[in-house]
Amino acid sequence: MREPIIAGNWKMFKTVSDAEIFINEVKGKAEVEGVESVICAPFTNLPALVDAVKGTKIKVGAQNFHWEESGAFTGEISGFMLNDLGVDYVIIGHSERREYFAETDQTVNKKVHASFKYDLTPIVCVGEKLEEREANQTKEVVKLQVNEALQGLTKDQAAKVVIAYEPIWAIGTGKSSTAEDANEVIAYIREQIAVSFDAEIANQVRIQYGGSVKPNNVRDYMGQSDIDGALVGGASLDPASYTQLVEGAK
Ligand SMILES: O=C(CO)COP(=O)(O)O
Repeated sequence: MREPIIAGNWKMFKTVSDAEIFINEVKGKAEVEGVESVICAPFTNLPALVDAVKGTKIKVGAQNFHWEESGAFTGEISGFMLNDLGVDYVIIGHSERREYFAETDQTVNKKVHASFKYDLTPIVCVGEKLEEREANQTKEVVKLQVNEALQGLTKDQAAKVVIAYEPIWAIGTGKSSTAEDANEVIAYIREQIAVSFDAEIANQVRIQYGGSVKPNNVRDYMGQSDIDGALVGGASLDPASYTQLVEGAK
C-alpha cells in the first residue's frame, strides 16, 4: 500500500511570520490519518517551520539544495545543513529550476544521490513542455528524465523516491491535465521503474501529479490507479485550501 502524499510547494512566497500563522491555522486540520502532508518552503522559513510542526503530522521540505556537503559555493545551501535543521524532504529538479537556474538531468541525479546521503526524501520533478506534448513526445521525455534522475540508485533507495509528474503547461496556468491523461503518464513512469529496477520497487514508488491541482479536482486525481498524491503550488498557500487538499487525498 502506498501512502498518499500531498506536498505544498510554496515557491518564493511567505515570510517567517506568514509561515508560522499558516501552521497555526492548519494544525489538527491538515493532519489526516493515512495521508502524508509536507510543506516545502523557502530556506528562510525552514527553521521556524521545523519548530512550528513539532508534535504534528506535518513534515517540512526544502525546494532545492547543493549536492556537496560544504565548500566555496556562494549562495548555496547543502543537504547536510538541511538535515541538521530537521528538514525531511527536498524537491529536486522542479521545471522552474530547470528553466531559470540551469538545472539538468545530471545535476538532478547528483542531488538525488546526495539526498540519500543526508537522509532527505527526494521529490523528483519531471514533465514535458507544451511543444513536446503536442509533438507526442511526452512519454519519451519523462522516461529520459526519470531514468537519468534515478541512475545509480540501489533498489532500496529507488523505492523511497517520490516522483512528481508535472506537465509544464499545466503549472500555474489553471489548465490541469485530465486525471486519466495524468494517470496514463504516471503508469508509464511506473513501468519504466520496473524496467530499471523491478516490479516490486515500481509498486512501492510514490508518484504525484502536479499542475493546477485545487481542492475541487484533487479527488479526481486521487481516484486514479497510479496517482499517489499531488505537488501543489498556488492552492497550497492558503490554509483552508491546503487543508482541503490533504482531506481530499484520503
Ligand atoms: O509547480 C507546481 C508545484 O510544484 C504546480 O504549481 P500550481 O499548483 O500553482 O500549478
